[in-house]
Amino acid sequence: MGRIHVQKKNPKAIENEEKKGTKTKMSGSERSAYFARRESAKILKVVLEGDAKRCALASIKSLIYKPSVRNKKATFAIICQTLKHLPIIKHVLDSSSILNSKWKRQEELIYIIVYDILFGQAISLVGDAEKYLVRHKEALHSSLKQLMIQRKVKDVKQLVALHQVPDVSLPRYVRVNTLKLDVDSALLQLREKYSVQKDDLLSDLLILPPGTDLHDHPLVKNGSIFLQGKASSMVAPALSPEPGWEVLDACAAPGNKTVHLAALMKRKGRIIAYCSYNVTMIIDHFHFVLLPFKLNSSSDIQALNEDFLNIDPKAPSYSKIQAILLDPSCSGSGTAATRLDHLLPSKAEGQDTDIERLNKLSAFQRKALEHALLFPAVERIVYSTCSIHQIENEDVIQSVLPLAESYGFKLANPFPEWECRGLPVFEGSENLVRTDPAKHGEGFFIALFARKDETTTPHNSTRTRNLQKKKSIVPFIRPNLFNMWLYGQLNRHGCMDKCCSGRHRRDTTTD
Ligand SMILES: C[S@@+](CC[C@H](N)C(=O)[O-])C[C@H]1O[C@@H](n2cnc3c(N)ncnc32)[C@H](O)[C@@H]1O
Repeated sequence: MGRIHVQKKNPKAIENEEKKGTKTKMSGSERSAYFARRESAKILKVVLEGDAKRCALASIKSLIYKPSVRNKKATFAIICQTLKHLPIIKHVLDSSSILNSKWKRQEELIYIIVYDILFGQAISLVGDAEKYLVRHKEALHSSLKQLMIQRKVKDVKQLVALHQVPDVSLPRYVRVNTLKLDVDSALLQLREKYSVQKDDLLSDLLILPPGTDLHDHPLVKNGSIFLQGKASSMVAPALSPEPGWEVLDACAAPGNKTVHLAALMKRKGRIIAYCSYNVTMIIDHFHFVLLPFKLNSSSDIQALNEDFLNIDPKAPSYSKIQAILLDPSCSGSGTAATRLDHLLPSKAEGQDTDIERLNKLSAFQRKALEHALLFPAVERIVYSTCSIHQIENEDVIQSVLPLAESYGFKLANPFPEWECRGLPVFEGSENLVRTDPAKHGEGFFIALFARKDETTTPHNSTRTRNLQKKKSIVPFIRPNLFNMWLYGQLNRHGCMDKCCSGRHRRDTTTD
């Protein structure tokens, strides 16, 4: 490759050309491309600002699937592609020095357009920003070529591969809300348009091809099916409360698992659901999800805006609680990929392990689990997280186990046929269930404590019984992560040892 010249135009001339350009009339496709880019830029701004502060207000997916976003499909594609190429785009923009302060104020829109010019189809590029960047096309391409020389790659494909993020093209799972619709009817209706299979572990779960967009499907809109992953759909069945039981959902908001519990209990019994989060949006959603089920005479779901840790387990109103689902706040590291967090700059740089936060979460999780053990009549407790970190999972269980055993609880095995088990950090950890983000879409952790003679699993599918004898249980998380953990390269915070290197210590209370 020869020398590359970056041609720069006189800024005044550029400004004049730009003013002339804005007056042109747009065609239909140009208009929709123009608005899609601006709609995407607004979302990208929220995403990048949240990521920079390590304090996202909402996930990328939830921002895209807001009702106010008109062209969800296009917005989704634009944002994903721009984020995937963002390190390259930023580099090219920096080295070409074409942005003045005016354009820097619209940097998200600029990133989107530069993506289109360098890697996309570069069509329908109307609008001031588009025209400005098209005029600097050569400079942008020159900077890209320079970067390829520096990085010693032959083509753009190789350059992009250097910044590659994992592909998360996993199946789309839907959970049938059996309170509204039976599974076979849901299957029939969905099969009119999609290829659908039943899941072989969970009887109310259906599997559709990756990327199936059901957000606007009537069954989703009327609450007959939920877009819920397999791992999160395993939590309520792990508890398997029986119809007629009294059940406590300790950290229930936004209420997805509460509704699942009600379905498994066939509307018979009582569920008390706690939500402590003082954010109106979450509480509204919580009540919205539960509303259709609250006033049923045969079942009773009470949704209370109260801190689970403040309730007295010995109070007479809790004397008959037989099962507790404890799904406390966690780092969410296991669902980062489904939320598309892996595309964020902070994740690409590998800076996402905030040890102080993990320590605090772990301390809260342990406290909540100890509190759950105090309910006098409780027979089963499920503890679950959507975290991949040992400190929020096996470590919490291990530290609480002696207390649990002193109350007559044992660790039970909710899904014996499931291959991904807890990390082998203590005896009995093979009863713990993990799901692998790469394989199952989400990294969940489930532990079931059972009192009395609950040695058999409450959730016992036909497949479970057949496989129970055959399968050896392997402690398993994603093979590369598991091997790193095994050979000491990964510590209990889930990061490389050199990243922690003694700087971050767990709370002494959990050691
Ligand atoms: C992982 S989310 C639960 C998700 C929920 N189980 C579902 O499936 O929809 C954890 C929830 O626990 C709530 N939470 C945190 N601390 C709590 C406490 N002390 N008491 C009750 N809820 C709490 C948080 O506000 C958050 O909504």
